Amino acid sequence: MEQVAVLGAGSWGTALSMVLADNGHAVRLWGHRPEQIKEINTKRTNEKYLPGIELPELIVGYADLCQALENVRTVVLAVPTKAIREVLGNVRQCLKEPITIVTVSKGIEPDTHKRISEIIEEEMGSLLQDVVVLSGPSHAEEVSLRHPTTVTVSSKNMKAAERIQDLFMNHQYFRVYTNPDLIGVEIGGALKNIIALAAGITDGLGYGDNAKAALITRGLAEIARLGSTLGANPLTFSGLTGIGDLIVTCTSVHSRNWRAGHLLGKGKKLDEVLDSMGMVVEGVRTTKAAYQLAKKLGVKMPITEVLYDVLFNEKNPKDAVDSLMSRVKTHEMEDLVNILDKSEQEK
Ligand SMILES: NC(=O)C1=CN([C@@H]2O[C@H](COP(=O)(O)OP(=O)(O)OC[C@H]3O[C@@H](n4cnc5c(N)ncnc54)[C@H](OP(=O)(O)O)[C@@H]3O)[C@@H](O)[C@H]2O)C=CC1
Ligand SMILES: O=C(CO)COP(=O)(O)O
Repeated sequence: MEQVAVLGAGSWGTALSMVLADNGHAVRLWGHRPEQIKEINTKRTNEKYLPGIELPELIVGYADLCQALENVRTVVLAVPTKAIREVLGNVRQCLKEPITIVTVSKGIEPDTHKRISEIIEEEMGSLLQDVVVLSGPSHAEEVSLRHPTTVTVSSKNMKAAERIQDLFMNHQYFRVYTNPDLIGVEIGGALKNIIALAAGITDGLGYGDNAKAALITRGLAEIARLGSTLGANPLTFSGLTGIGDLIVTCTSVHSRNWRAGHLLGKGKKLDEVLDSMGMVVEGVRTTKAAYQLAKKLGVKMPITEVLYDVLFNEKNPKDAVDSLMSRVKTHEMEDLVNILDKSEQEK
């Protein structure tokens, strides 16, 4: 059994700590709010993030980052993407030996367009042993109830990914797969939040299941288009970290991205929506990053583009849907057709 540090005492960090504790590992759950850490250690609850859930004894809360990291070789990083560089800057100050970081956050950084594993490599330098990504359709609320859940781990070093697969695998309720396509796994997990915001918007506007099915399938097409341009294996998007995570995030009331979109569809302004959530809505930041990246690479991402206008240019959500519907007609498999046309011409 291993001593593992989990950084970030929000919904996902706490739920994953429970999985590790159920597997017999001693978990040091670090959070930056001392009163919350006190609650974890004295009441065995984290009421703001997982109301009504009792935390196993093997989870111990830490308010001191260096203490939490002492003699630990595996660190789960579970803070919102915008906090990652700051937290890693502090982690570096505590370490003497390199560590393996398991990243569970979903996003791409605006302006640099870096994936989370790339940010971690950049920030940690020689203090990084390996970085492993854990992603998939997994709401913290359901994991904390020990409901059956499947996720995927990926890494440049698949031996490290397999070690993390073993660490988290729980044969009762948490099944962990491996996939060597690091880019595809990270891009699918990040970009599905954009589509979940859009699905919330169409639900908020009062549209039905047809609109949602359209968003999920056409959303998957544009995620795969950007992902494969970045070097991902297109097949990854038909797996847990692609269509799997799209389904769970676009159709569940647990999703903060769906909920934020729903409020936008009902006519609320972005600022008031984000203020009312009390938890991270990663899709907003990722929409900006994906929009910039698609423009830079010349990749067509119509849903991302109209969502960008809703979020950052005050486009009316109903007009956004109308503009998607009124685009020029095209072939459903246009990317495939273009590839086939090109190879015909080359013969
Ligand atoms: N929730 C879920 O079901 C899943 C979430 N994820 C991903 O996991 C990541 C974390 O999400 P989640 O746990 O849900 O988010 P939450 O909003 O539930 O929690 C975020 C936690 O991070 C803390 N935090 C924020 N900024 C800092 C900082 N600068 N330093 C230290 N701690 C900080 C927050 O503290 P405070 O309380 O002070 O705000 C809070 O404890 C996201 O990228 C998300 O996409 C992935 C899969 C499932
Ligand atoms: O990533 C998630 C489920 O797989 C959680 O989604 P939200 O951040 O939208 O709640």
